[in-house]
Formats: sequence, structure tokens, C-alpha cells
Amino acid sequence: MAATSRGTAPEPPDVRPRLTVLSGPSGVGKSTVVAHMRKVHPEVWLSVSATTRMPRPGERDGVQYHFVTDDEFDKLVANGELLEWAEFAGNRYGTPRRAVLERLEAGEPVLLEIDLQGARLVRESMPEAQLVFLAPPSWEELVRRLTGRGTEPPEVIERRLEAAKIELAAESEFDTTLVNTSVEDVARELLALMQVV
Ligand SMILES: Nc1nc2c(ncn2[C@@H]2O[C@H](COP(=O)(O)OP(=O)(O)O)[C@@H](O)[C@H]2O)c(=O)[nH]1
Ligand SMILES: Nc1ncnc2c1ncn2[C@@H]1O[C@H](COP(=O)(O)OP(=O)(O)O)[C@@H](O)[C@H]1O
Repeated sequence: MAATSRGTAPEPPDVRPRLTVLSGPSGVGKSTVVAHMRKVHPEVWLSVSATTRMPRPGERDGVQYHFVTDDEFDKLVANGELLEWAEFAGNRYGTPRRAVLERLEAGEPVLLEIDLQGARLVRESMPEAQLVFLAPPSWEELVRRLTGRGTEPPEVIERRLEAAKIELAAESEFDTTLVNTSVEDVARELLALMQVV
């Protein structure tokens, strides 16, 4: 018999994707898109990763990243404090576990901006996560953006472009691809995927 009285009908299942992973090659515009998204919707929560990479000019500890030493990163790994971590272009990056789980338990949407290896690890440990790939309009435009950013010396750019080839080849592993032609459009699409708007 169907439940008809108010209050006894089952709640519709909560199908909102709570954990969203954004990945894409270095220089594609991940940080730019996320910054725009948070300007429009400051309530969107983005996990702040730990990294052994040196801060770029203008980057502040605790804002873009928690900048840590190799020893400190070793301790985070040994103590099980990272949900996932990976080595990317000679530095290590990891997602602090506790803050992410707290927000997920509170039913709040969570965004991780992590590399391909991290996205694969999240897919294994949290299959309900939605994986979004940010792609460049073209290879030439990716090179232009990464070089034009002016934050890395040529040998680091080369290393990141090598990684980019591997990442671009893995696009089909993701649930959705967004092409970063317009920052505003991509930010809007990402917010819609996260069901924030
Ligand atoms: N696996 C993993 N990757 C991360 C994490 N934080 C950042 N990354 C990725 O590490 C890569 C390098 O980041 P970064 O040095 O800031 O360079 P950018 O992507 O060119 O701005 C990017 O693909 C990031 O998405 C993390 O916590 N875990
Ligand atoms: N849609 C876009 N059109 C043109 N330039 C962009 C666009 N998105 C980002 N950029 C520029 O590309 C460069 C790399 O962007 P960034 O957000 O640092 O990439 P990522 O975080 O993926 O490494 C920056 O100089 C940024 O201003």
C-alpha cells in the first residue's frame, strides 16, 4: 500500500553529488575558474591542500595551500592525515582528510582541485564522487597559458607539459569535461554540476 499521509512518505533520495573533484593540466585555468566561482558564491567550500612546493609570489600559507616541508609532509602521510596524496612534477600534494570528511558529514558540498592521480584515488575510495575534467580549447592555448602565467622556469614548464599529455589522454575517465574557453561559463557550469545554484 502506498504511503499517503503527510510525514510518513519516504524522503526523496538525496542525489546531490556532495564531493566534486576538478582536475586538468597545469595552466588550463583551474585556479582561475575556482577563484571566480568563489567570488560569485563565497559559500562554496574548497579543500586547501598541503604541498611541498615553494609558494609563488602572492600565494599565502593556508590560503592557496598549506606550504609544508618534506618532513612535515612525511608526518602527515605517516599519521594518516591525508585523504589522498600524489607527487606531481617533483613536489608532493595532499588533501587533508579531516576537514573534507567533516563537511561531507554535515551534508555540505565539497570541491577538491587535485591532479589525475589524486582523482583516481578518490574514485577508488569514494565512488560517489563526481569527477570533472577541465580541458583547454587547444594544446597551443594550454602552452600559451602556462607560459604566459610566468610563474615557472622553462624546465618546470616542460615537466608540466609532459604531465599534461598524460592527463589529457585520461579525459575519458572523468564523468564530465568542461572546456575552459570562458572562465565565467565554466564557473557557472561547475556550480550547476555541484548543484550549488
Ligand atoms: N593529488 C593531489 N593533487 C593536488 C593537490 N593539490 C593540488 N594538486 C594538483 O597538483 C598539480 C600542481 O599544482 P600547482 O603546483 O598549484 O600548479 P598549477 O595547477 O599549475 O597551478 C595540479 O594538478 C593540482 O590540481 C592535492 O591535494 N592532491
Ligand atoms: N578562459 C581563459 N582564457 C584565457 N586565459 C585564461 C583562462 N583561464 C585561465 N587563464 C589564464 O591561464 C593561466 C593559467 O591559469 P591558472 O588558473 O593558474 O591554471 P591552473 O590552476 O590550472 O594551473 C593564468 O594566467 C590565467 O589567467
